[in-house]
Amino acid sequence: MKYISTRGKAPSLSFSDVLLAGMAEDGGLYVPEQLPVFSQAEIASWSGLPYAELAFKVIQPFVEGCISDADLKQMVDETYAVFDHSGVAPLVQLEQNEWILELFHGPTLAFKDFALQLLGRLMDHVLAERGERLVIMGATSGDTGSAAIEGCRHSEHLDIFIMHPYNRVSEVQRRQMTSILADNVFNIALEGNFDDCQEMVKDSFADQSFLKGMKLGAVNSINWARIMAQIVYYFSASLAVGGPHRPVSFSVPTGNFGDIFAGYLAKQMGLPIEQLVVATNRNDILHRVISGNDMSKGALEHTLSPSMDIMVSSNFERLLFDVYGRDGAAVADLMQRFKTEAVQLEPARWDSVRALFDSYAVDDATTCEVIRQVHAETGYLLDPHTAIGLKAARECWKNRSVPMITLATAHPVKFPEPVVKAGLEAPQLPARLSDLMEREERFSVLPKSLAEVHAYIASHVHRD
Ligand SMILES: Cc1ncc(COP(=O)(O)O)c(C=O)c1O
Ligand SMILES: N[C@@H](CCOP(=O)(O)O)C(=O)O
Repeated sequence: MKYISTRGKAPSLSFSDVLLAGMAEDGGLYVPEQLPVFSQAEIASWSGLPYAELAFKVIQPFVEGCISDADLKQMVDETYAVFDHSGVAPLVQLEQNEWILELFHGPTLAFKDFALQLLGRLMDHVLAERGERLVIMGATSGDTGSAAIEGCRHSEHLDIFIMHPYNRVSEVQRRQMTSILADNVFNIALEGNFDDCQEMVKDSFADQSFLKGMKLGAVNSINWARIMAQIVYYFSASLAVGGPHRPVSFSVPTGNFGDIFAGYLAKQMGLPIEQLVVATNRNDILHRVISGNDMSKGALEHTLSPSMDIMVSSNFERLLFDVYGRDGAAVADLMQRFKTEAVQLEPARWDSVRALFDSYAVDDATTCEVIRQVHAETGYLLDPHTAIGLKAARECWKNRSVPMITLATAHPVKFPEPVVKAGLEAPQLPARLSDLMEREERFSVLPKSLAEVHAYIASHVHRD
């Protein structure tokens, strides 16, 4: 399979090259030239497969020609064997036709593990084959960072530099990252917000001279492999509630638009999905663009769902590429203008977007109220991001005979503040993290300066 850039000017690449390249050299994001489409009969035949086997079926067409079936099988088996739940991505029923898809049973307790524990293995495999090293730069609002560090910390082929916004992630999230003291792991607390971190990563791809000949790679969802691995759980959830014979709907707490974009792709690949609901916190640009064609940034606010404190949602560009008929020049123009001004989509393109997605924005007080109410009614404890997803699901759900599945993107233990604000007791850390609060931490606080971040990386990176 070949991959092309959303801005139309970079060369098309193989899966392995896209995996290591991270971003396209024209500033765009890679997408498959053509998506694999599965028949209903084929999807139905996967019913009852263990998660790792299903992952193999869904991922194999994307990596064909680059990763052998035997290697892929081994990597997916190893990836999902470290999850704490035998079902890997279990469903919990709250009400009739209302489900929670628990995506937090991986090593770092957030949905990011589904892709990042595989991504680390895939990168290591390709780098070992090629005898190359890679320098990873990542931006995190708290969850990508720890999952990426966990996925890469044992690699002999890469150094990983993760930037988080200083004092804007939860203490559990920060400690999950900064207490990993491996030689190839570097944590930077940036004096800025998540968008600043993400912009620095993207700008670094445009000019890699600070690395003096070494190559830069990505662990954020700008890397296609992230999205690819996240498609799988849409299939597993659908099959678990009677799909593909029965359509299902999904509500997805959204920030960088990666997770919901994976759901959109699952639909394009043949999975019957009735509704895709985009759920945001007060940083609601995605809700504003879907509901009112208002793609304007506004100030980024710190909320009780910090992982979604994102205004520049990287993967929306991948969607725009499709709704603009895969016209790279039009997308490049739109994204260029969006850097400095509020933009509107052409009316017909906006119609396509709102035909594909419903959306809803939730504030902090409502988030806490949903956590409190659901716990009182069912005994189930939601994390704040999931609470936003559930609230949006309930507001946007059009046909109650179609199951609505809300993605539970993180374990509530990562975010005690909203749980306590909801009048509940903060949950206990699970056994594998029970000593987290006593562990030694290591991180560097840096100003919001690309030159200083580059100088830090250049002076810490391991060269051959
Ligand atoms: C817990 C949690 N929920 C939801 C999201 C949003 O996911 P996405 O960025 O893929 O939209 C993130 C991170 O972005 C997250 O960490
Ligand atoms: N919420 C994320 C932000 C980065 O998103 P990504 O999916 O592009 O890696 C985080 O927790 O870091």
